Amino acid sequence: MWNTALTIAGSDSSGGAGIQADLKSFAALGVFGMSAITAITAQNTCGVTGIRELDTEIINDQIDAVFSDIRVDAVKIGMLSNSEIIKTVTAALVRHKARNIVLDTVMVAKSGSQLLKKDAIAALKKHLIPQALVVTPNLYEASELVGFEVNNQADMKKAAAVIKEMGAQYIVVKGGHLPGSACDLLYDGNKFSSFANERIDSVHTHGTGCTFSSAIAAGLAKGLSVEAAVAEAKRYITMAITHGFALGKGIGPTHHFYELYHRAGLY
Ligand SMILES: Nc1ncnc2c1ncn2[C@@H]1O[C@H](COP(=O)(O)OP(=O)(O)OP(=O)(O)O)[C@@H](O)[C@H]1O
Ligand SMILES: Cc1ncc(COP(=O)(O)O)c(N)n1
Repeated sequence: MWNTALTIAGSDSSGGAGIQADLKSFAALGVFGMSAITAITAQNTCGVTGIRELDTEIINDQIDAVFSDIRVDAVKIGMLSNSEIIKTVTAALVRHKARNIVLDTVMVAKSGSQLLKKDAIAALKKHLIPQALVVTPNLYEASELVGFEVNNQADMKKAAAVIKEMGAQYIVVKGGHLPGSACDLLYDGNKFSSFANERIDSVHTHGTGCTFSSAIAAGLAKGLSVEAAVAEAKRYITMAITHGFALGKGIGPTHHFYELYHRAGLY
């Protein structure tokens, strides 16, 4: 019996981030992956050269097609691009009583391109964050959501508390962009837990946020608690960055090293 996860996100033609990274992570972690594409990006390791948002009707139809036929154990949400897409996705997930929603608040690609319109942040806060079991902002995204700078552990705690007030059940503020160890903070409304690993000195980090959040969704799909799913995702992203590689001329992708994970006993 397969556990399943649905990713609702943008397509990355170079395969390092977005839908492609999500499906690779699901497969590596032993979960059957499905997708609803929100936007198509022309993208490679050097940057994004084009974006086409899909119309909300076909986005809605993809989600309906999956839920009307298949049990969905977890949902990962990535690039949403605009507020109409946010509202459509939220309505569909509410209608289908979706469980285990992991919201990666994708705003700007590592290469600098805007993947969510600035005026859509309000819709994210109002509509989708209240539906999320887990929200996974990086430092920049946390700042944009809460309206103050998030630059250290104390700010991360304050931001997590504010995002909790927006209605999410768990918040993981990712410290991947802080100096020192790569330390993420999980907040459940009562206590903070930290998940830290030594910083890996690599430029090949295209798709780290996508990989991490889809690994959390995979863990939830398999029935893990949020704490256990975040711990497994942290091990997964650390290995995926350790084995990230120089594909193309720019920022190479994380590596979904199935065999290695298998031998390490992760699934
Ligand atoms: N150099 C690194 N070494 C070890 N772990 C890292 C490194 N960079 C990021 N991470 C970890 O990777 C995960 C994703 O964090 P990151 O802050 O890169 O997300 P992100 O900025 O949303 O990613 P993206 O830019 O792909 O959307 C977190 O668990 C973070 O701690
Ligand atoms: C379709 C899509 N979704 C998400 C990201 C973020 O990933 P990164 O910040 O590593 O570029 C991306 N580049 N493209």
